[in-house]
Amino acid sequence: MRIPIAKYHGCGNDFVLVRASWVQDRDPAALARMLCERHTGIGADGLIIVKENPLEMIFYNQDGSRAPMCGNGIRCFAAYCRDQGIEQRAHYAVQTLAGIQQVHVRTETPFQVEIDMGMPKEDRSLIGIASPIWGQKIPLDGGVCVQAYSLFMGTIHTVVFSDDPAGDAKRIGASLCAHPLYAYGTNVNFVQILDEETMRVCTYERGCGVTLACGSGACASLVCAHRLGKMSAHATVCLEKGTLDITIQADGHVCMSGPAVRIMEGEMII
Ligand SMILES: N[C@@H](CCC[C@H](N)C(=O)O)C(=O)O
Repeated sequence: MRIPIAKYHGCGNDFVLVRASWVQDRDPAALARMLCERHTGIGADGLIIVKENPLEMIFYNQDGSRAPMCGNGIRCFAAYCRDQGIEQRAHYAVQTLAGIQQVHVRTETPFQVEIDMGMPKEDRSLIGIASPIWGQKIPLDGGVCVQAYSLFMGTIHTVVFSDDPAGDAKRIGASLCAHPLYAYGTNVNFVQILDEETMRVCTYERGCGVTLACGSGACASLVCAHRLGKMSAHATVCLEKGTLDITIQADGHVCMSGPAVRIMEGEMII
């Protein structure tokens, strides 16, 4: 059996994309684990299933868990839809588990797209926490204690300010991601503020581990830093393989603009 697939990345966050018609009655979680495996599969942080009429992005992490939204993923979804002739308009809507997202293609070559990521949310039921976590000190293994801020920005995010985001993501990302305070786990963003319009973010992702970039995490990081008066409402977020331009609009919507790059197209032999 051969399945047509494509691989894209957004600032180093990489995805395998497949049309929903090829998934049919296969278990999508098992397919995600198989395709995303870096030695015996294609290798990716997540699997994106592209559904048409209406357009829908169905997202699975590398470990087969489902996530409601993926900021870098939806830019890759938009690039795939353009490359495959599925959608050529500059503005359109995409259904996700986190609701309808608005896509605005800015430039075709290089492919740059803006996503209206909607409003950040504080509902405890969405974040999977019993009481608000906003500046709370959370003790972790090894006597480490972090000050954490949690919110829902398309998916569950926690922000920790750090002088060594890459090192902290490796050292303590996993234990905070799986901390019992979070019923569904949390993505953890380690944020270093460089100036009031520039920040560096390294993310330990739920269902995947440390990734080179996390789009919704970059948005959550700016929301948090802005609310705390540390950053302005607009920032360049520096990630391992690129930058994202993020703006918190006057109506509270968070808009993320950035690249999506096609790496390959081919067939996966199953
Ligand atoms: N990399 C993504 C987020 C992917 C989902 C996340 N791991 C989760 O389980 O919530 C992004 O760019 O937003």
